[in-house]
Amino acid sequence: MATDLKNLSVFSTDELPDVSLRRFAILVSEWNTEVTEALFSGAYQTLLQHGAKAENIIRGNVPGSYELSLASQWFAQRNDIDAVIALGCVIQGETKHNDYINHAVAQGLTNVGLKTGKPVIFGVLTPNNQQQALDRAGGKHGNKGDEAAITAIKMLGLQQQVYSKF
Ligand SMILES: Nc1c(NC[C@H](O)[C@H](O)[C@H](O)CO)[nH]c(=O)[nH]c1=O
Ligand SMILES: CC(=O)[C@@H](O)COP(=O)(O)O
Repeated sequence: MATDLKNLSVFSTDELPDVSLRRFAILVSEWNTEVTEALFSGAYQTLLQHGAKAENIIRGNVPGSYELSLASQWFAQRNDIDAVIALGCVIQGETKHNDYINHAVAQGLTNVGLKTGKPVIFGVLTPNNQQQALDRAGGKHGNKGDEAAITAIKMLGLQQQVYSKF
């Protein structure tokens, strides 16, 4: 199963960059808060464990995952933010509403990253049911919040490499 092939919740920390001076925004959807709070905790603690400072991490709450794109743009456009981590959980319902949200937020977050040139990390779970969500928010499949934090750190390292002088 694809899930078994790649799980960033297990990762090497050998080559992570120094992020002690980097500033992060973590945006959290208020839908499915049992899941999104677990994602936030994972992302926040992972940032701290890998050198980020608590005073350099700002949290913002959004009504739902669909609002993550605009909120991410607001934060990413700030000069005092280096990376944005967007966390949400969109559980499939009876209609196709989840599909529209998921596609909108995935494209929206991508657009913000491309527009601002800053890492905007897609930390939105798109499960079929609550159990699949819990499994990926600190359960048997790890914590996508941890993975989102590591991804942000890695992207800042790559950005530094790209823009540093040879
Ligand atoms: N059903 C879920 C939603 N729905 C709300 C939307 O995200 C949005 O806030 C609304 O359509 C108004 O613009 N959001 C989630 O994050 N998770 C869901 O399961
Ligand atoms: C995934 C959602 O948007 C949630 O409101 C459930 O949607 P549905 O109306 O398809 O059951």
